[in-house]
Amino acid sequence: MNAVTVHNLCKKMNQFSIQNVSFQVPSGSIVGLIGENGAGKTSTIKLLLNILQKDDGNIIFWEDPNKDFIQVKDQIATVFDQLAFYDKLSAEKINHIMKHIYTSWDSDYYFSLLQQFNLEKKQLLRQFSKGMKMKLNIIIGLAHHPILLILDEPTSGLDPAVRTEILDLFLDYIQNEQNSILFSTHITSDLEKIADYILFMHNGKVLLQENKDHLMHHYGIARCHHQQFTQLPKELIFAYQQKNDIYHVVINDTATFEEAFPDYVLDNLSLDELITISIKGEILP
Ligand SMILES: Nc1ncnc2c1ncn2[C@@H]1O[C@H](COP(=O)(O)OP(=O)(O)OP(=O)(O)O)[C@@H](O)[C@H]1O
Repeated sequence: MNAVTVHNLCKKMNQFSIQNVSFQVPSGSIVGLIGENGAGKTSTIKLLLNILQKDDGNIIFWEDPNKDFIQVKDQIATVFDQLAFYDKLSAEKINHIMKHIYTSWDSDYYFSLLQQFNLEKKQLLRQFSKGMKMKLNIIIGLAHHPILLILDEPTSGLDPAVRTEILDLFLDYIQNEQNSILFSTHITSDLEKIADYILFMHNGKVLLQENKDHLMHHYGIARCHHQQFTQLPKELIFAYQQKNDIYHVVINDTATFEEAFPDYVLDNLSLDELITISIKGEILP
């Protein structure tokens, strides 16, 4: 079952466009959305959430094409990087507001999460640090028991300890194998830790959606000189970048590569290098 199925999503926005974007968020999984600044990650999220109107394509939730966003929105929590509450409120006051908004709002769960994350319910939001605000943002998202969590850069600007707490919360959340998460981030190490799938966007298009373990085990980076590079079959190359005399080549089938080219230097893939080589270099069709 897919929590979200996106097929050929298109949106023209002045100079920029989302072009035939297709991907899935399988139930029980974490999908990490990566790509450079301006790749179209936030725009894609806004299209999913009906904040932006699509020009074309399909967005299907829980494989039911008859359900539009209005019918599923209570089952979805969205978290952007800003808290949408007046800063003279406390977490306790937010509970009063939210229980009138969501019939499924669970005050007990909300207060237990506040306690788990050491957030003081009577403290005013303006006295919260950035990390505390983001934790609260995510807790507010979770307290009505959504089955899909969509987050735009939830861990940006947070210290490693807070990030780890949030990533652990995400892992707990998907334990029931029905809940799902789609989140965009520039912190690829977070995705290397917890993502099940990587969705890589560039210039408004999806370059790659792949199981993370498959990427980590079957993709790699070969380093070679021009003459060696010319011997590589195109079907083994995802992208390459030439820097000085060295070609840095993203290989998409390391087992076949190592068998055919045992003398070449082959490093493990890092998501940062995948992004850099693809964006600064050439992507093969
Ligand atoms: N409302 C809008 N109208 C027109 N263009 C927009 C609008 N919102 C964003 N854009 C443009 O769309 C492009 C993609 O922006 P978007 O915010 O989706 O990228 P992103 O991948 O989330 O980037 P970042 O990592 O910097 O947050 C940018 O060129 C941006 O200027």
